[in-house]
Amino acid sequence: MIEATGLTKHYGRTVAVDDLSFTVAPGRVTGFLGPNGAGKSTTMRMVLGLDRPTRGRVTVKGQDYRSLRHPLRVVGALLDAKWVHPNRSARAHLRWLARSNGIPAARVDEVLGAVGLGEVADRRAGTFSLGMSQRLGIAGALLGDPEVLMFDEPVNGLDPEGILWIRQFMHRLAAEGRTVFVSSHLLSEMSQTAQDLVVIGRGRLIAQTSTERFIREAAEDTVRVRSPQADRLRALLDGRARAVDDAADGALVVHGVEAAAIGELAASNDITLHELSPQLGSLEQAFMQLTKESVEYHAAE
Ligand SMILES: Nc1ncnc2c1ncn2[C@@H]1O[C@H](COP(=O)(O)OP(=O)(O)OP(=O)(O)O)[C@@H](O)[C@H]1O
Repeated sequence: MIEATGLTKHYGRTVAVDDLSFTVAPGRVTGFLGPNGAGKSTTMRMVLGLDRPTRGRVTVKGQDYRSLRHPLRVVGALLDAKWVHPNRSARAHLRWLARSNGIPAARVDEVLGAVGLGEVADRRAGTFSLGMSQRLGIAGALLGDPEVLMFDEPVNGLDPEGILWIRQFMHRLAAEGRTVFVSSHLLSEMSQTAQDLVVIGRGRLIAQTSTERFIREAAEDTVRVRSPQADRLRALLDGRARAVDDAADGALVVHGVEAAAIGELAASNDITLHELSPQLGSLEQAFMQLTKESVEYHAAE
């Protein structure tokens, strides 16, 4: 469990995090979303005691990070996959981390196996691809078998296979009862990875809810229609639909009329339909809708 209460961070006159309160529950993957500069990394650094809050506090399992005797055993984090010394092997790097936290060396091979790096354990970390570096970072986070895990943009720059691996790995960690808190810009990826969301903009909380509810409440459902008589259909829909947009492939995207009603309207006017498909709102739409103000504010600065 991670708990932030009134968490605030000022850098000079910049308010990076502003009176932020949220909780991250165990047994679930919680996504941490926000536009660029929203304060996600700053918040994560405060959870790890790398930055001091100007006001408020954040605790991990009820304790300040700085008061933990063996922090790696309570919370594991991947903030920057490239901070490993390039001349050290993966195994040497993890042994060094383990030693500094009183973790038995035998655990190193366990975590290397868990992330699929067993066979390259003795290769210099500097030769690793980004995907391998991310896996090594995750191995480091797992060393102390912590209950709480935090990942800052773990899938940035990864290929689809790497992204899928990370998604499945996070689900597994949550299924083991751990608290998994993960920030990302990749919204469609996040909608498949996270069960819960903490959404921030300009350092403030915008929403804390389940991913499913966030999309349902903030994004609008639409209907895609393709017809060889699209112009006639559009004329009939004008006045009934809230809006009718054009998709790039020539389909109409209808807002505010159910698919069944569009089908009946077409049938009673002898209009042929080649496609009639309800589109569920996406996390992208919901996110854009809810963070619009904070992005506009930034653009105007
Ligand atoms: N060490 C620092 N000194 C001064 N300002 C900082 C510092 N770290 C962050 N900021 C500012 O605080 C705000 C929040 O930054 P932060 O990196 O936490 O956002 P973010 O949501 O992680 O952004 P991104 O998604 O772009 O990584 C930004 O305006 C940033 O410029």
